[in-house]
Amino acid sequence: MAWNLQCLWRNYRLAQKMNIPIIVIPASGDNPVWLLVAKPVLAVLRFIFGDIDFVKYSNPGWESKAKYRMYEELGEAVIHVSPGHNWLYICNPDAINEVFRRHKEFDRHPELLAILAVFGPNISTATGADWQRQRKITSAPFSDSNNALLWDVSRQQASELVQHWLAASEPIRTTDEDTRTLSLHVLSGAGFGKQYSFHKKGEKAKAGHLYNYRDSIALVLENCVLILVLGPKLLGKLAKWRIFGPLAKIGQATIDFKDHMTTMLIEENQAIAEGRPRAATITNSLIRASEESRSSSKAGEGFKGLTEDEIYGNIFVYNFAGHDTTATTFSWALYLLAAFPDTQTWMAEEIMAVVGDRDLQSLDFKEVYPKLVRCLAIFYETVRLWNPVLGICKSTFLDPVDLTVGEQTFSIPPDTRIVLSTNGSQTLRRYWGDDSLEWKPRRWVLDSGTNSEETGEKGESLFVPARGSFFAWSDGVRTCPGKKFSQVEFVATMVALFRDYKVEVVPEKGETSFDARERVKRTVNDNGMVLLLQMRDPKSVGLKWSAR
Ligand code: HEM
Repeated sequence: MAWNLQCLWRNYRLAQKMNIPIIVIPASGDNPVWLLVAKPVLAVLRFIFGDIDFVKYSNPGWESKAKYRMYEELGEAVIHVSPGHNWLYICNPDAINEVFRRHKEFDRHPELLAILAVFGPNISTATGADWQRQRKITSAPFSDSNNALLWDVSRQQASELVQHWLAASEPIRTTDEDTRTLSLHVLSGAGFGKQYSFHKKGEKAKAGHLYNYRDSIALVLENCVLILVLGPKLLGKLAKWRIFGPLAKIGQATIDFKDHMTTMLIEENQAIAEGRPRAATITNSLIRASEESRSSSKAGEGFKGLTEDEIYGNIFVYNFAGHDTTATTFSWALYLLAAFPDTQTWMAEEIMAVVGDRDLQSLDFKEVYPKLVRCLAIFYETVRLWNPVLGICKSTFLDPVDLTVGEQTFSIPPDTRIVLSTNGSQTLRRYWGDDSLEWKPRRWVLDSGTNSEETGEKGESLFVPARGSFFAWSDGVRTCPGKKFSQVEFVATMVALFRDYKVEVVPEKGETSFDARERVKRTVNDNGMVLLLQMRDPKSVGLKWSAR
């Protein structure tokens, strides 16, 4: 206790020197013990003191509720002082650009995501030259040439999903789970060369395994927090003991997942040795690119490929980073579209104009994708207001670093965590207007006022916001390598769902349709932090799909 107070005082003194608004909080946001006990402790503190800053800004996930408010009230740079670290929150687009630009001075601190190294070091846990090497190799598969396959897999998965929903006799309360299945299958199919139908009829588990690739990665991702905390080694040991019930199953899934990765590695290495061409999946590309960089690097040049552990680590982290982010954003978007039927119709009009009655299977990705501006606007507007990643974390390291925010320049002490606030910047009223907190996808669409003479399609394009006022996929060198992947997946899904079908909210007993839609708006705004931001109670909303 005395030690904590001493650290708090030391951090407070450091923050004071920066001469910017200070908020004292009881624990650092990256303290795992705090994450476990925050809820009950804050309930007691709130009961005693009310919703004072000390309580309000300690609540994990507070950013998504506060949006621009803390910054408009106090200023566009605010420091949160805790006994662990000091956290400098920035919500000034120019300063944010500066931080992205000076990426050597402001990098992600390896401590922040070290926990993600469960299956091996990877792009998320690396910094400096190590990160550069991994980034170069792992982002290669995200080229445009793979997007046609991605488009097709997404369309196929979404078509199966909507048939599943149409067949339901009860209101659908599993939208969040179903979008997770969709996102998992798209990632497995387009990214890892493993195709599954929505109804999970995949290959049987191989001898000696309990789970096939799909089921093992699904269990690993669903139980990520546990695996990250306990580690796959300990869980793997529990797998032998049935008395550990679900823990034993999760342990077995981690063993099976690692085995599947090893099999992929062996198969790909064999194909390379025999000169056989293979599909450009993420895994295959990782292994090939790694092999090529390794063999082409000259003596004394340093290692250019990926180690075996880094291959495992990256297969896991690309699954991790690409799964929940996409799945949760998709479910927010679907609930919102159900609550805003006019926006749904607006998007469906575009899909009809671009796709018409054509068979969805025969669509040419390159021809249709760039024209589906409204579909993409729905995605942008959803991640503007609901981003599963709460902010972009950077850090200073051994030296103090100067930064200018607005009119003020200050020196940031060493080892200070810096959060570039997506929630704040993406709702700042001077950039986004007085309706910045409202979900209005139309704000993203610019109308040239002309319709194409040839096709009659509308001449619409996507609004490009001021740099630093929108960075839902981050920006600068560490920008999300899966940005286009998620966008293509989203647009293909919208086409397959909304060309022929529509979704509505099912009112509960005694509720009007209007009340039901208002309830959905409250549900999408009631979010909490697990590893990422997600809705607390999506199952309270029933949806119904029918023909358009
Ligand atoms: C709605 C969809 C998505 C959103 C909003 C999103 C957002 C982000 C953000 C904000 C970051 C930076 C995190 C940070 O610096 O702390 C990031 C990084 C990353 N994302 Fe995404 N992402 C999405 C989908 C995907 C997909 C589909 C993949 C892969 C298939 C992916 C792979 C990654 C990876 C590997 C990183 C780490 C990059 C690095 O450190 O260099 N993401 N993403």
